[in-house]
Amino acid sequence: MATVQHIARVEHVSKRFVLHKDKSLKDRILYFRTRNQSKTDFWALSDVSITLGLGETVGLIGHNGSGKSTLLKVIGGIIDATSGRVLRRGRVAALLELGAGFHPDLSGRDNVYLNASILGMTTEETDAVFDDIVEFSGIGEFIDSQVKFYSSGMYVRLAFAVAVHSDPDLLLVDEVLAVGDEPFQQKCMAKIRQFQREGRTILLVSHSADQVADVCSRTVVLDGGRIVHDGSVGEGIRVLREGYERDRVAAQEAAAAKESPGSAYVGAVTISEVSVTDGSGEPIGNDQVAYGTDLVVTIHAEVHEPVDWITGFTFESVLGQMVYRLNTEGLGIDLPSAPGRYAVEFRLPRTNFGRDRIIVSAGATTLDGTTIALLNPAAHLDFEEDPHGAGVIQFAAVGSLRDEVPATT
Ligand SMILES: Nc1ncnc2c1ncn2[C@@H]1O[C@H](COP(=O)(O)OP(=O)(O)OP(=O)(O)O)[C@@H](O)[C@H]1O
Repeated sequence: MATVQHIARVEHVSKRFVLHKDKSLKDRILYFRTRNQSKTDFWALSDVSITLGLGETVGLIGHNGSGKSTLLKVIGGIIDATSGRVLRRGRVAALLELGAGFHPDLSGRDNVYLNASILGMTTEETDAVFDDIVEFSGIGEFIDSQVKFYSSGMYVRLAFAVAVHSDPDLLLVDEVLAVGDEPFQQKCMAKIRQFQREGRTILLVSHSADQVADVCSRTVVLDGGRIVHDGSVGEGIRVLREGYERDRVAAQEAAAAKESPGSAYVGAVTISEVSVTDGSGEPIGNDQVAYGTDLVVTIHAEVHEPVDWITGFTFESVLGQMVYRLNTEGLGIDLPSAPGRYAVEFRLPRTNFGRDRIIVSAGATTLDGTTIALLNPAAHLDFEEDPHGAGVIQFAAVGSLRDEVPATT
């Protein structure tokens, strides 16, 4: 007999939802005999194929609405695919959205038995692990309260506890873990690691790149219901971040294009380039920036028609978190309003960013803050890894050890 190499196989799965949209008031009045809703098809998954090998931990990542939960539900057999098929082997435990599978009017105790039976456990099997479930969940005496009085964290604790005690061959975990508090999350991660050692298969949806990098051996990236990456974790996170960056730029451009008092000046200034050099004028290019390097950010701009303007730059992480922002107004520099080409220089002595990529963008605004020019992304900088610590900044940290003098009584 051939050895079983996979625990689940998803073959060309597509999932369609039918969206019912309310018609406008005008349509309702004009066509009052017809129904108030129009229907449109929405494909949450399109031609998705993946194989989950035995013992793999796969991170399923993607933007909000990219289809992750839908794929988990299809694999877990909770919903059917519109086309394609899913082949499963062994026992599957799915930890999906909050409270799924729990009956609000039943006590925690009754829900454990109900949930466990849905996961394929007999009453005897549940009896045998019931105390472990309660202990793992930390629910304590609340086990006999109706779950409708539970906090969202308590729901997740109990659901996770049941799922991991149901002896699953495949564990499907949706974002729910993020709901629990930190000690519980650590407990869950320890359990996931134990499952890995036991050779079980895990499919984990997470919005935390760190969590995925930490536990997964492979990532699948979904974008608009399609797989855009299936392979290494590092590459998957890069693909995901590129997508975030694309969306962020589009959102910024849309916001900049909105009407405002200064919008008549849009285009009065253009930013052609942002150069970044070290303190001695050497371009940084693709080199890694060492701790303590002086940076000079120069915005090259052209004023086409008279305008009072401000220019500046922003450093952002690849996930769009603003790390640092500086502009001429903050430094008390008045820019000439006359047409001409200008190079505006910002000197940043002894920079100390932690390891990671920083995206540099630059903009110009009128004095009332209306964006009239934007260059995004303008450049990127890669900072050398902190050899001692970790984080978005680094320090020239040192440590020492001394003997504690025992207190004398
Ligand atoms: N029952 C449903 N009926 C209609 N549309 C649905 C249904 N379930 C999901 N969708 C839509 O399908 C798309 C994918 O949803 P899904 O929940 O799978 O995304 P997700 O990647 O898990 O998102 P998130 O990161 O926000 O949890 C979304 O646009 C969602 O609105």
